Amino acid sequence: MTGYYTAAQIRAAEEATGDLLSGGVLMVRAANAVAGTVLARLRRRGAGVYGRRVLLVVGAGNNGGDALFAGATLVRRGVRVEALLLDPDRAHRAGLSAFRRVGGRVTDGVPQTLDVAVDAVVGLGGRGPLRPQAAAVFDVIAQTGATVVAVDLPSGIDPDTGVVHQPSVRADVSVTFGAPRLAHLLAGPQCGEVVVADIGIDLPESSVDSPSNTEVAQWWPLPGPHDDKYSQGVVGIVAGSATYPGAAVLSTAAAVAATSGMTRYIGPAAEQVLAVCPEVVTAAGVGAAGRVQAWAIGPGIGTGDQAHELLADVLAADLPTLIDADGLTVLARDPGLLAGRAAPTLLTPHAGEFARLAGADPTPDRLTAVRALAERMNATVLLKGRITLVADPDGRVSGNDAGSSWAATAGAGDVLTGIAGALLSAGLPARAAGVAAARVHGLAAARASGGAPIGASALRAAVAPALRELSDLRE
Ligand SMILES: NC(=O)C1=CN([C@@H]2O[C@H](COP(=O)(O)OP(=O)(O)OC[C@H]3O[C@@H](n4cnc5c(N)ncnc54)[C@H](OP(=O)(O)O)[C@@H]3O)[C@@H](O)[C@H]2O)[C@@H](O)CC1
Ligand SMILES: Nc1ncnc2c1ncn2[C@@H]1O[C@H](COP(=O)(O)OP(=O)(O)O)[C@@H](O)[C@H]1O
Ligand SMILES: [K+]
Repeated sequence: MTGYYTAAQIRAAEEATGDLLSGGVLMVRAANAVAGTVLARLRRRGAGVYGRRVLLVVGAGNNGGDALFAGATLVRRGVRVEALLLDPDRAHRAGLSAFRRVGGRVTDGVPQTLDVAVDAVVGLGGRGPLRPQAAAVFDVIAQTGATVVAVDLPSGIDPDTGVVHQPSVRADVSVTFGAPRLAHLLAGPQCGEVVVADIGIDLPESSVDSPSNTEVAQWWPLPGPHDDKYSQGVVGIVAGSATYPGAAVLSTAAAVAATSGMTRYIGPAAEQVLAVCPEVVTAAGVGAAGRVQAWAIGPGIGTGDQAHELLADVLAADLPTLIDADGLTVLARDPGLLAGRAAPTLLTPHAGEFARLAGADPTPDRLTAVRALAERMNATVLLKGRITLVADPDGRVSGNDAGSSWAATAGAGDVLTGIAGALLSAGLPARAAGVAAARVHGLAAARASGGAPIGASALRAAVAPALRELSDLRE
């Protein structure tokens, strides 16, 4: 499990070491990590590091100090390093003298040919967008095709909310210290590869995390010698309508693919569902479904009285329940439907459905928004998007970066519903079910795509190959 931290938590941990940050041992370790990453990226761009060109873009604080000490190390390795000081009078003193002492040069402009640019404008102290002077420098850097290495995190991104201000730096790699910051999850695509350097600080357990693929693989229910169809979970899917039979097919077929448990289907699209998945057991209504261990309701069911009745019936069963799509629209009109529930509830809104439930858009601060809604609804809330956030009512959050955006296609949410519903029926807690489903969904999208646009059917078909890849990681 990777934990993500606020700037205040990181600063507290750093203070607890008793190190004098400015030029102290922590900064030396941080600078060594930055130098190591720059050298690795130089090698990746071609043979050797001697004579290659690196520009440090240095701001007013310790973030700039890290870069200047790193620059000194790089100069000693034969790299041609220049430092562009955005605020020369406030540049980190000890760092600047170390850099100058070994022959590092200060410059006013961006060299025409450049291998690596180091973004050391701001780190944990950053607030708001990149200021105009720095923005102009990075515009020129973009034209050189240089690899951008961010110190700590790309400047112009809020460390705690991950809000990507405009303008801001987009990095190929971010080198951070001790542990990742919240921004590395919340603004993952802007940070590029995240390298976490051990600098010897201790952090408490974080309330925001993301599981590794190996952890997701360990959680995933796979049949053992004593399992049968019931022991692995029976999920009841309530989805689809005469207008939207596809939602029923996609969510049910995804549930079938996700686990070896049993999938039941309730709704008017039984014929279409059975044509694709003959193993699905259909029933006339929620009450007639027989044994079910979790419900997943909502995709394509409509938002009228009949949908309301279906949702009320499902929730009254007080089994683990996932509510998606139209089910969420119905719930937004009548939140009292959740009253008195003891079983876990997992709500899976996209931004629009979220706004209906919460009364406001989840952006820009998605983490705060998803936590607040989970607390208010007393339910686990999975906010969809490239970065999926799954919040429990107690404020703990698990996140997943899909790694690509190929899943941004109609019907992809129905597939997620099926996968997460199957996991709930197998007994996974709501937050784990949500984040594990999002992980496999993202892996399946990348696999199905291979670089070309995909539809939700292709995504669903790639669930099995994605799971095969994951199950190879089980110990
Ligand atoms: N803690 C740790 O464990 C370790 C921390 N270390 C390092 O220290 C870094 C934190 O350093 P820090 O506290 O000096 O703040 P930092 O980010 O350099 O900002 C400084 C100044 O920038 C300014 N500024 C603000 N916003 C701006 C903007 N948008 N655009 C332009 N300028 C802006 C603002 O000054 P202002 O101009 O507003 O007066 C602010 O005071 C951390 O990220 C890591 O790299 C490692 O060395 C070792 C381990
Ligand atoms: N930009 C994106 N990158 C990666 N995944 C995305 C992106 N946008 C949406 N997704 C994922 O695709 C699915 C879309 O769900 P949803 O919006 O409910 O679509 P639909 O209602 O058409 O099925 C969700 O799992 C969501 O997390
Ligand atoms: K930075």
